Amino acid sequence: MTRIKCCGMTRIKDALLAAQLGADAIGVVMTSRSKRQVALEQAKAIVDAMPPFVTTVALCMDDEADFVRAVIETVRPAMLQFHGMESDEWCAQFGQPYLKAIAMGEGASARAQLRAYPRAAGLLLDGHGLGEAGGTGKTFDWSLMPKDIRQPLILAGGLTPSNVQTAVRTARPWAVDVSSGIESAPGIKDPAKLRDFIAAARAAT
Ligand SMILES: O=C(O)c1ccccc1NCC(=O)[C@H](O)[C@H](O)COP(=O)(O)O
Repeated sequence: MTRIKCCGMTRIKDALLAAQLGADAIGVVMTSRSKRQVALEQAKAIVDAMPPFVTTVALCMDDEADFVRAVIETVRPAMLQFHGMESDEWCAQFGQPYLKAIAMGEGASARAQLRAYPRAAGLLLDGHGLGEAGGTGKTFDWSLMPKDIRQPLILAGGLTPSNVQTAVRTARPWAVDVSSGIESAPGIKDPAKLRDFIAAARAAT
């Protein structure tokens, strides 16, 4: 069964719908590099609204350590996710479980990066290029999904209700992550797309 993370939540009602439809995890984007950035108190409200067994993830990207500490203290997410050029040691300093995004897009040195985060709880392989923000809607060649990495791999980048089943069949990920593919505008989730995405990802074999 493919697990599902719905990212870029800015509204409680969208995150609650994702949870009701069966999402395993939701993400809130904390970094100012994002058009989906939520303030600390709004992120806390979204995280606090989640029922048990839905994993809450807070995303940062090359942010100051003090900012990440403020996210941990105020938002209290179950996990962190780092999207920038942070090292394994830097990500691990907070003593929290974390996911590391790996840029699989053009120009990205993905093979080396995949082995550079031994302390990450999972690796999120995304379609954007090295140094670029996430949430771009860009896919990558799913046949490049590695088979020899010990950590759970999360497939991200340009997934939609229409392509998620092919993506799962090709890449065989631990989980899928979606943001723009379930939106009507940045940070505004579309209920029909959300429903269709979760149903399609659940049915993928
Ligand atoms: O979503 C953002 O705006 C964002 C900005 C900066 C760093 C990370 C960001 N999002 C990360 C995610 O986890 C997205 O869900 C992932 O990149 C997939 O996005 P999409 O291609 O839109 O499905």
